[in-house]
Amino acid sequence: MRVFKFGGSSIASAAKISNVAGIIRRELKSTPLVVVVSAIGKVTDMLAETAALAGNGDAAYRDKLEGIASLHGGIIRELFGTEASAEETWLGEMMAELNDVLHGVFLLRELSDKSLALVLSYGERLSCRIVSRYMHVSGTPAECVDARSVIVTDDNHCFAKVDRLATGKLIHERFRSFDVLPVVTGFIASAPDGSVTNLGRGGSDFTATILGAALHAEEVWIWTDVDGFYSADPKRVPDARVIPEISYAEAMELSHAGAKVLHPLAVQPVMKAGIPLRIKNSFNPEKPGTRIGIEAAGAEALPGTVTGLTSINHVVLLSLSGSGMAGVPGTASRLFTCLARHSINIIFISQASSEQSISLAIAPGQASMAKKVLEEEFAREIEERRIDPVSVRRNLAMVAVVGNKMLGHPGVSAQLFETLGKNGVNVIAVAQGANEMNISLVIDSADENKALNCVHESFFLSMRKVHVFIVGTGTIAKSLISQIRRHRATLQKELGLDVVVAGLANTRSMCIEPAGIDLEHWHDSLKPRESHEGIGQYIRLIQERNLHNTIVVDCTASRQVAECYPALLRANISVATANKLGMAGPWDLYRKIMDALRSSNAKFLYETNVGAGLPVINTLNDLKNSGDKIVCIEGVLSGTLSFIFNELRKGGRFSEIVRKAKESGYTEPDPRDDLSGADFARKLLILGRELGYQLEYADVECQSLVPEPLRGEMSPAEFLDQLSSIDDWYVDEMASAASEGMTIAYTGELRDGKAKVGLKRVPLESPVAGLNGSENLVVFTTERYLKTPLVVKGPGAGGEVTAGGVFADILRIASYLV
Ligand SMILES: NC(=O)c1ccc[n+]([C@@H]2O[C@H](COP(=O)([O-])OP(=O)(O)OC[C@H]3O[C@@H](n4cnc5c(N)ncnc54)[C@H](O)[C@@H]3O)[C@@H](O)[C@H]2O)c1
Ligand SMILES: N[C@@H](CCO)C(=O)O
Ligand code: NA
Repeated sequence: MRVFKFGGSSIASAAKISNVAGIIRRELKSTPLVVVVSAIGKVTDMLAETAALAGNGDAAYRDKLEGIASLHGGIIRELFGTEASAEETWLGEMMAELNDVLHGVFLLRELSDKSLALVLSYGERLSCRIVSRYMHVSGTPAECVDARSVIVTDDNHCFAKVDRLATGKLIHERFRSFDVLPVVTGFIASAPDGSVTNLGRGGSDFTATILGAALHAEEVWIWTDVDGFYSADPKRVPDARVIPEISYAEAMELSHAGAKVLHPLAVQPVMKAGIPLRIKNSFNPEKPGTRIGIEAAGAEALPGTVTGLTSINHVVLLSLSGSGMAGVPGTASRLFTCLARHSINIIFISQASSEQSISLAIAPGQASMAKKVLEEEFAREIEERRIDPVSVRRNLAMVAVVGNKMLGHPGVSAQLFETLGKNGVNVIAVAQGANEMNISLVIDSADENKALNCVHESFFLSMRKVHVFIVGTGTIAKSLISQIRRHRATLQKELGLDVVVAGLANTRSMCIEPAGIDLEHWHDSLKPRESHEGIGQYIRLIQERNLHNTIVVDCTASRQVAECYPALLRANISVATANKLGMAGPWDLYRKIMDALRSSNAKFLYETNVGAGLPVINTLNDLKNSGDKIVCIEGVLSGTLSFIFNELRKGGRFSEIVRKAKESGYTEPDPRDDLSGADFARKLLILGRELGYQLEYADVECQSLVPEPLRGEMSPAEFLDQLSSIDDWYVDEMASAASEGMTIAYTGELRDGKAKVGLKRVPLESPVAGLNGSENLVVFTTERYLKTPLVVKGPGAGGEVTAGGVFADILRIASYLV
């Protein structure tokens, strides 16, 4: 025999009741059933509101009552069709009776618990009769059983305590044998004087488990509108999944903090009797649901030590602190007694061993009252300054990590705090009981979703996510997007890492999609931006989204974007950038970035700022960090300038080569940034700063190849059109150098904190003269690499190699985050 309980959502309409009837009929084929029903969805709330209006002497209760009558009337007509009239007559009688009760309340302007319990009882009495009659007329003989005849309680009418012994006996007698399907009212019971009581919030679950325990049912199934206990609230954690099996204790821990699937009180009767409970979805009955039993059986349970996460969205933290608390027994006792006296429920408690402070989380609605009564209680101590005024901290949430197997398992809290820390979630208070089944944290409300998602991913999922927000949709960004698109599945499979491109923006348009932009058609998702805020709007939205494991990837050449780095880092958002205007920006910006980075848990990587995808910055830092001393860094660090002279050597014309460099994606958005030497100079500036020199851009000696007349305001296209005027000069210059066995190249050098870039004649056999395409050449002369310098050489510009370098930086950040 099984006990089934259907919640209000499962019977909220005629169609839903008929669906439930189908479930019952199907299950009856394999085992006898006792069915418990709640009131029809929302009816209990409607009854409570009606009663409150009547109690306030507000005649509007009649309209509310009318609403309740017509809700049930509609369902009856739909379910019973031509045979509805008998049921309608009965409904009319019930409503008249209820109206009398409410009229009395209205006249007296007094709503006692006793009257309220009576009013509320109509919800289950109505639904029970409707469901049982419907079963009956549709071919399954059934009868309505009023639980008041079998469940007896004390006279605490709205939250009555069950007399288990007497109730057990009555249930046995009533259900010793039955040949028609019993449909029992949930929630209600009777007091010793015969008046109606109810079992409090979630009471119908309790009715079902009391029946199940007394009747030694094989299982008790709670039918609801979700697939079972989720590993976290699916509304907040999209990746949450149904937990197949959990223990009674875990179910109680999970239901305490917010998981509203089951009332914790309801677990007790079946736990004592060792009867499994199952949570099932009446709208998805094929799903196995969650089985709650003595031990979560290994095979089916999710791997790992943590079973589930819960949160309470709004709590307030009260703290009682003061130097006069330590070693004074009785302070805690007075604190708790005082709160209990005022019926203030404590959700969370924490006291550190210094005994200087006790923190409590309570519901926000009780905070002012709690502060007031505690300050009265400790008035003398506060006056004598042994205890401080009670501090109240609002806008907080409580998150709890729950699991049987956390007991004696080192590393769970380490993993929890590490994940939160890397995501910049500040933990305000912590509590863990010695049963080690629950670690509860109080955090800022704004961080709740982020915390739940990163902790959930860390404990439950083999696949970890990073959310990438790209700025810029030009050459580098395009290559990067296509590299991520092509390589994503491999990363998922081989690293368990999901690189989700959650945002894209350029100067005019943007798109934010936390679940991931479709990278095949990313163009289509871009929508025009409200321009007045510039890129600031995008950055602000990224911060507001507050997703876990967020990385902003800068593929622009924009100063405005670079100026956002400090704020991003302070918000614990990591940055990977190809844009040099941060690290080579004014010293003040550079300082701000470095300061923000030091106080941040986020990462900031910029390998492509020098030599594009070539390992220049990482190499330099490896040398430096391992104690080598850099003597000199020299070579060619401009892909564009390298390309120009490599092509000139083959006999090309200057202006055409520049055009080709631009088409190949080597140049900066404005090629004059390359020809002026500025881009090269910035790279030496960055390397100099890496070595600890306080350099400004103006400190780099820089020779410009942009002809004087072409330095003013003009578009890159106009510039290119006018550039041919200097082609002949380069032809002559190359020829003159060649006649001496030399060639010309644009090179740079950083030595003793001095940097310079410019044109140079070099022997034809020198390595610089042997470069091809956009190749860069970086020569590190160090104490260790003195006779034979360390050389890094390879293509130093272009979409694919640069995007590859940016992608590698993203993956470095990801491997830190997850
Ligand atoms: N091209 C290379 O080989 C190479 C190599 C290393 C580093 N980089 C760096 O990569 C960056 C991008 O280069 P690219 O060749 O892709 O340039 P690009 O001109 O093709 O693309 C720049 C993109 O940035 C966007 N943008 C500019 N200002 C913006 C702003 N304020 N807000 C939002 N978007 C803005 C533009 O709309 C455009 O989509 C540059 O900083 C460059 O120095 C380039
Ligand atoms: N424009 C740059 C790109 C690489 O930073 C270059 O030509 O080197
Ligand atoms: Na590099």
